[in-house]
Amino acid sequence: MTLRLSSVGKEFAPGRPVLADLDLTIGAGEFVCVVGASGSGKSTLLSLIAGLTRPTTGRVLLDGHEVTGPGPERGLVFQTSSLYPWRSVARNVAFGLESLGVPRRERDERVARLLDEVGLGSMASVLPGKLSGGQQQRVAIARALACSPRVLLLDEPFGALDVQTKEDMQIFVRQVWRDEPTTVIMVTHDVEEAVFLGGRVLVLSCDPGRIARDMVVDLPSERALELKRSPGFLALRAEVEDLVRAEHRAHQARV
Ligand SMILES: Nc1ncnc2c1ncn2[C@@H]1O[C@H](COP(=O)(O)OP(=O)(O)OP(=O)(O)O)[C@@H](O)[C@H]1O
Repeated sequence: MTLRLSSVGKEFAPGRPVLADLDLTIGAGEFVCVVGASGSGKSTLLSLIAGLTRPTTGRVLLDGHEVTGPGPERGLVFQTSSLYPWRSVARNVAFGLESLGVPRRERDERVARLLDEVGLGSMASVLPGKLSGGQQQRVAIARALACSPRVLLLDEPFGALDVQTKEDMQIFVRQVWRDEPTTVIMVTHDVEEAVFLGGRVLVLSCDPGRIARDMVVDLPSERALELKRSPGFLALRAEVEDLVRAEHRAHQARV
């Protein structure tokens, strides 16, 4: 899977570009985090890749095919749980497979395997309202993984969680990425999270959003929480924070 954005720009109102001149290639199996100040267009970028909105200029290509709408090869998880409250945990995870007409037995097996993978095998028949925020996000990730997406798109998936749960989820999502054959693209405003999870971090500038920096995270691929205290991690985190701050200040100075 190769995702390519070629000269992509996005305007919601004429003459007011939110994103401009985005040229970007993401290869199979990458874990890419996108950071930037509030309003820099991070979620818009993810929506373009998801096919929820179309670029004003340029093209988004997945393996050479233009993205013109959502598709099962791209799984999406938002910040707040978008689970169907009336469906059990298992039936939430099964939703995409049902839509694709996957036979019952195969569907049930896949759902059971995914629920085990996210540590919620015993919660299959429970309604989402009975779960904690972290558990709900695990179900949302399992649901997004159900159709074996080639790209998993995460939009601030842990933004609403407390610090402890968030760290558990960070470890969890790295495991998912290691175990599933999927590329991950994750938007976050949390620089520490981006450096901890990503193999690559994109920093967006503001107004319009462009790629200000495309950085390789040169840290061991085994990411344990202690890494967050290592000098290499702290230096990289500071560098990204400085960049985000500089882009934000430059934007403030222009308005
Ligand atoms: N559907 C829309 N219609 C009009 N304007 C929009 C729409 N979606 C986003 N925008 C505008 O585009 C800009 C970028 O928004 P976006 O949500 O992509 O930024 P972001 O970097 O994800 O912000 P945050 O970190 O605050 O979530 C904002 O000015 C926002 O108001």
